[in-house]
Amino acid sequence: MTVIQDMKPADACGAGINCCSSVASSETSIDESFACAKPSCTGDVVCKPNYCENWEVNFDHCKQVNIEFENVKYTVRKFNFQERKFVTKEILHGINGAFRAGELTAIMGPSGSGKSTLLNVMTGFRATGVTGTIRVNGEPISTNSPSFRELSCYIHQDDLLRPLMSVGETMMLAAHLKLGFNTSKEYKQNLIKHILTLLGLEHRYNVFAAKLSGGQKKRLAIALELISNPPVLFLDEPTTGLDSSSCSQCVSLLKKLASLGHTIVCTIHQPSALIFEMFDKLYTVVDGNCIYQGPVRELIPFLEGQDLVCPSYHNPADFLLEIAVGEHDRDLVKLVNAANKKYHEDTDNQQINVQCLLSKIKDNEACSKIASNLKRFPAAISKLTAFDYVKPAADDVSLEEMKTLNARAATNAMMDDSDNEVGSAARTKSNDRYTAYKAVRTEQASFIMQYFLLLNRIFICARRNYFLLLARLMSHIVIGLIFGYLYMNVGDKATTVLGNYVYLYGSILLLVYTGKMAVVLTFPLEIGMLTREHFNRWYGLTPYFLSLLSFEIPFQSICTVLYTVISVYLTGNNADESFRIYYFIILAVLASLSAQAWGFFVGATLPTKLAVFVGPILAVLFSIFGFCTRYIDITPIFRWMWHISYFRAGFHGALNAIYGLERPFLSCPNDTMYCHFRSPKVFLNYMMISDVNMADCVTLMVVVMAVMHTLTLITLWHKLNKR
Ligand SMILES: Nc1ncnc2c1ncn2[C@@H]1O[C@H](COP(=O)(O)OP(=O)(O)OP(=O)(O)O)[C@@H](O)[C@H]1O
Repeated sequence: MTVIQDMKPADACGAGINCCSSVASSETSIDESFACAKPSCTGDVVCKPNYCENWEVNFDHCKQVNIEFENVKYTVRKFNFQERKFVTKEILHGINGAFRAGELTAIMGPSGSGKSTLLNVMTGFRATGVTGTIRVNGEPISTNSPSFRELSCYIHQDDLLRPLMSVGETMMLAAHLKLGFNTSKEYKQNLIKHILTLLGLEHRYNVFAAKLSGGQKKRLAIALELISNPPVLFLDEPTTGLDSSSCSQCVSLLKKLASLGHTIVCTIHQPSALIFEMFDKLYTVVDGNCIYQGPVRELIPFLEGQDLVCPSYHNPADFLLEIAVGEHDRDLVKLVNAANKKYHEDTDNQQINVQCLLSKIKDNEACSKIASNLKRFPAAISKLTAFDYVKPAADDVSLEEMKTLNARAATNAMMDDSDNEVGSAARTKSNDRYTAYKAVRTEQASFIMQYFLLLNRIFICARRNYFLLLARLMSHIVIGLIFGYLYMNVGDKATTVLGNYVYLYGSILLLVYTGKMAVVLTFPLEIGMLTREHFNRWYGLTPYFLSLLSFEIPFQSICTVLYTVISVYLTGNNADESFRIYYFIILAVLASLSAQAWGFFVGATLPTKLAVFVGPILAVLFSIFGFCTRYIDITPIFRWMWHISYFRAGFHGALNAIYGLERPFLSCPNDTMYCHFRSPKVFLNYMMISDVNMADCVTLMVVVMAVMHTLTLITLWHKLNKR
């Protein structure tokens, strides 16, 4: 018999003698389990990569996490424009409850009752305005804390996936990010295969996410999070938008995961009777209060106890929702009180159980007597029956560990059959194995690897969605040709200086627009995905942002260079000294990149609808400084804008590059008596820009870029961490 020692590796699982189906998994014999604890493997980093061929067993290890919450309230504070003051609104009104390991819990309730809010609060997605106590395995914890974030993941309703990445690629990227590079690729491939098989997605390995069905997308979203094997999974409406067969597939998958020991909590809308019965527990929210929590099978007796009799052949879920919306003349306060009473009774019962275990009573009959009084709680009785098997290791078991003992783990202990010696050896080996596994799965990719992985993802997506990039490139080429032909050969003549002036202004304006608008529009779309992935600890914000810049900056620079080279050649600005062209290109690139930095900031700060017109307005605003506007003509209160205008710096720098820097006389037609701008200096004096300092222009644009990118990073950080 495998005694408690065999369960002990579960304290490697983190919650004392509780363990998932790990060692004593019903799918794997104990011998098979130990077969992967190779003698050479001591759990150190070196042995991790090829650590275990029988790695599925490792995957099935998970920390057993029971979450309890008490008197949880959530209040939002909003400015009311009608009342012209801040008003507070309490959405959750001091609810209690528990989500347990190995159980699939559904949060149900009518629309607007507070289901998503409860999920947001429990995941830590909302933390401001939350009061009450949340305990994990008996320990009070802040859901916002890194230790809680490590334990759980939150799968949102809208599965945001990269449409042009295949299932396999998406999974491998997540595996690289979450498991780091100390884990071998082979290990990751096996793990991915295992998870995809578990989720019924193995046959979609090479299919792009865009081509998956709604149900498959949801399953992929779950699969991605399973790579780090989080003990707790929160899912917001995983069945919404699915047909009945996909819906049932999705819930049975969640049930399967729960059976592996995960704590699974999801919100759900009006499930069919069949799906409703698949859940272990139910948590019903109405107007921010709980009107029922407990096993699904106890719902009908509970309601009957409240004089609410479910008609025969009626779906209990529908009946419950009818009660919730007030169709059955229910007394909400009475229901809330009854639900609270039931919750406390259940909790008291569990405490009696734990007390019984803690007392380490030699005489098992004493416990059995208590158990016999707890007829309503068969799970509790099974714990007590397992007492014998717990006893041998009781000295090693801490109070907290004992508290988290649950029926499932105890039953597992009973199922094993080995004597203490074998159990002890098993424990040692399994501990090694779990330690190694834990080390593998908790080690994330380093900062630099996160950066390269994310950059690679951008390249893959860009390559497959080349049309957008091609359009950006082509538009620069085509407009370069159009501008070039419009202002053909204006660059080297004194009589066409004003034409060239307009060409230079138009060029900077174009490059500022293209630089800014390309990111103003696309960046807000990225933020949703960034929020999800960052919240689930895939990567840090800085490597993400750097990878984005590493793609966007060179690409925009290439576009700018293409435009300038074509148009400069056609306008004849390349006639004399070539160094002027290089200066012009550098200034044009910097102006475009400064605008791009502004675009990132506007896109990160404002919602898309607002960003699309604020972006151009800002571009126009800054573009007028320096164009036919002399510094002395600017109203003093706006002069600061002249100083900070990157557009002005780019434009003046470009003019200076073309007409300044001691440019020789321009050519004049022979028959012209008077040639006003023969000397380029005359023109620069006329425009009052003869004192332009190239270094100042370059510095201003570089500073604008640095400041705006820093502000974007701060804004994003604030958005990601404002909860
Ligand atoms: N940030 C907020 N500010 C103001 N009210 C809010 C906020 N968040 C939620 N609410 C309100 O709280 C109530 C509960 O919202 P919640 O989204 O949790 O409901 P739900 O049960 O998930 O609804 P549904 O099933 O329709 O998604 C709603 O009345 C909603 O308007």
